[in-house]
Amino acid sequence: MLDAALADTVRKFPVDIQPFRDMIEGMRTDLVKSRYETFDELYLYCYYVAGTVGLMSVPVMGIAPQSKATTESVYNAALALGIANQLTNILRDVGEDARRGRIYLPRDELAQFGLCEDDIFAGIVTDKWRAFMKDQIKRARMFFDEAEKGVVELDKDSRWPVWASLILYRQILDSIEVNDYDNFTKRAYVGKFKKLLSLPVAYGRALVHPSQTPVLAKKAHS
Ligand SMILES: CC(C)=CCC/C(C)=C/CC/C(C)=C/CC/C(C)=C/COP(=O)(O)OP(=O)(O)O
Repeated sequence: MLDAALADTVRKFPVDIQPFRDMIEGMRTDLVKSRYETFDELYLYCYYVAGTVGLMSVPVMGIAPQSKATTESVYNAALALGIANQLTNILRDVGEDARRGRIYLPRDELAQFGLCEDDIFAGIVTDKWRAFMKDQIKRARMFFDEAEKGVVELDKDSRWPVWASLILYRQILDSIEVNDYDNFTKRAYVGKFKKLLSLPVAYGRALVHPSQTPVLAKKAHS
């Protein structure tokens, strides 16, 4: 059934095979790897399992005909949204992942804040942990900011759902802050009311089309 849907999509849209290969590679890696030394390593994992989804989505969602942005810049934004979502997921699930013996956080950055993997398994919110989390949240927000630049360039019908998902997912980061960075025992989530409120906000943003915004990046040939 899933294969039929995928085959149909591939027939209708010019999707590249590479992100699919990369995603499988990421899943394979995840079976054997449960620690990350640096952010570069973690970024690669995020690319494999989520950035790839962003890249796969662009040909299906379509770029607005009036967009003057380069194709590359739109793909970069889509990649950034995948990374932002996955980083958010990781920050939300620190406790849950630790209970499965996994730490999706850069070991060198933990060390910079005087933390090690035992602190993750102990799961106690300290000032060191808060400072570390503030830094991680700041970086995840930067990826959301990067992604925002591309949403406006998408086809009219795709903008609303993408804005909605971006706004909703980014609010999970706010919720981690509201929980005073306790992502060991509390699951950060966005309440029903906030979710509903995000829809008209997203709709409003989706009305803005490419020609109304500064050009993301000039086309090489224009
Ligand atoms: C911004 C532009 C130009 C286009 C949009 C491109 C898109 C749709 C990007 C989003 C890509 C996306 C939805 C990535 C998935 C990220 C994610 C949170 C994956 C994790 O999912 P699960 O693994 O099911 O979550 P759990 O770990 O909670 O089970």
